Amino acid sequence: MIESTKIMGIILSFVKPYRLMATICILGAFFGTGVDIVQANLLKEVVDHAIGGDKQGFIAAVTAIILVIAASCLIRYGIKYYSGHLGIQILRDVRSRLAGRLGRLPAACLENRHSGDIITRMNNDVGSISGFVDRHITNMIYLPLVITGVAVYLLYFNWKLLIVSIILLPVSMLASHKLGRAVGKYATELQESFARYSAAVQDTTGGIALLKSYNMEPVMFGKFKRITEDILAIKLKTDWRCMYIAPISMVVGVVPQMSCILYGGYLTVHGVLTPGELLTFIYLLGFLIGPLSGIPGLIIDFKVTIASARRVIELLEEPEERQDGSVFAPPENGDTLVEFRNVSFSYGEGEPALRGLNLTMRRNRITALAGPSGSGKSTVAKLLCGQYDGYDGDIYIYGSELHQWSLSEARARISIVSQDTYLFPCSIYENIAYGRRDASREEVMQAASLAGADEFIRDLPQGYETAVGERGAALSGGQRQRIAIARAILKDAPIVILDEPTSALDGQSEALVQEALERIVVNRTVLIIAHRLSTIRDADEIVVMNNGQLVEQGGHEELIGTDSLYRQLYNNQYAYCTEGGE
Ligand SMILES: Nc1ncnc2c1ncn2[C@@H]1O[C@H](COP(=O)(O)OP(=O)(O)OP(=O)(O)O)[C@@H](O)[C@H]1O
Repeated sequence: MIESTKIMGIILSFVKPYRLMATICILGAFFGTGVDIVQANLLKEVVDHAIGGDKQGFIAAVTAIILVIAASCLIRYGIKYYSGHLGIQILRDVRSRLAGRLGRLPAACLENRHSGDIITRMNNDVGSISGFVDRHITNMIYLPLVITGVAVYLLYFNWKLLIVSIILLPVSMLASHKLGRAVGKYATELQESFARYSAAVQDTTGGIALLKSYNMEPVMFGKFKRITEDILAIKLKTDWRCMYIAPISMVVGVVPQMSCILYGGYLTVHGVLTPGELLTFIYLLGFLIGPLSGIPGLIIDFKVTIASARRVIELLEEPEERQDGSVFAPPENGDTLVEFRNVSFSYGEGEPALRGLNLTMRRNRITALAGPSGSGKSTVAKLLCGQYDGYDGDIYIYGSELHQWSLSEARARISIVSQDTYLFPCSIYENIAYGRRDASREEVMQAASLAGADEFIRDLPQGYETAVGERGAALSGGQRQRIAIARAILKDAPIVILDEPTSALDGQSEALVQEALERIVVNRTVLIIAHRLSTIRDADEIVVMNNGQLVEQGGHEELIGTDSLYRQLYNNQYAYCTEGGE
């Protein structure tokens, strides 16, 4: 777990770029404290001149006090103005650092977290820090200075009266600290429950059709109920502790005033203090007690914020994807563009997904990967795209090992069209244009045309400006795939990975998408991940994988003519199709 001091250090590192603003706030707080003390002393003058019947002295003291109050207002306004700005700038920086970091996290890191958790961290947790900064950034600078300044002055003024006045403070502070610790723990649990809640909302909205078809609504409702019950229980535990804040604040606020009046009155009667001095003392004690009585609440708020900041910082501290590396040109001689040499890889503690895999992709040829489910086909594509780093062996692109490549440059040379196409919730035009940011409108339309998508797009009421909805929900599966193919055509990368984009489509859509795919593979080096073997009969080379290893290799006719795993898989699928599977 990240230490609270480290968290504070990180929060302060966000303040560093705004040193000037922070210095103005601190200086303002410093002068503000001085002005408050001067004001209290003038009050003493006013009272003592009034009691002594010194009219001129009285008027001078009142005039001075009005000027000092004006100066105090001005200083407070300045502190609030600059600290408010400081808070907003810090928030903006935390948010943009998080957003930037999200884009640079390895896919593996995001795959292992529910998106609901990330959304909660970016919304609720950043919001919680923002609330704290809004409410307390001025106080964090101003209050410690006021408390110290006034306490030192009162000690000098009459140390006995000060000690009698604040004798109970340490007890209530200790109680607040203990309460704050418990509340901080519950704050983490609460944010985690909110993350589970967001995840459940996402699962429900994303999988609503599936939930309905399996009559799973009651199960989902039960899950929501459990999470909301958890939230309620944690809230109750937190509130139960927060209830003690009011009496503690009262002890901190009222008892010192009473003690001061009683003991101060005694000292005044015995001539140790003048009435003006007692009034000044009581007035200044207010500056000490006011902030102190807010401290129990501040401690609780601080603990809650630290819990949120810890979750935000956890995300900020996730190791980024590497940004180094070079770009390499395709080899002039030889026709091997991609090569896996003795590559082994495990996702985690479990069994390896690849075991010493050797694979060669030749220039402008189609290589197909076949094999039983779970044999490691998609893992090959993920490693080639640099989604995972910790593999053994070597992956060469254009003759240079992937670790030497700049990841973004390597990815720029690879287009991928997969079964579960992701479309962004924007227009069709924008979705295709993601393929190449500098593409002209004509190029976007030409890509759509080559992908066999232009016709259906023009038939839509808003044509290319049609919004596709979340994950392309407003389009059919075949339409989504053709937009994804248009995007890949526009990217015009020399290496193309097709993670069998037709496997989830019906016959008619499949024919249209297949036609589009035939255009994308021309003059490109292609890797097809085959789930249905009928689609790879024409591949130049078929690599059969089993249990993460290459077990067979050759053309379709060659493999089908021997007693191979390929023939077994092919026959199984063929039997399934002819016996009524399709
Ligand atoms: N993100 C992941 N985390 C942990 N294990 C994974 C992950 N992705 C895949 N695996 C495991 O790695 C192995 C290979 O999976 P992979 O997806 O590469 O197989 P595949 O041949 O493409 O399967 P299919 O044909 O069913 O898509 C499987 O045992 C799978 O459970």
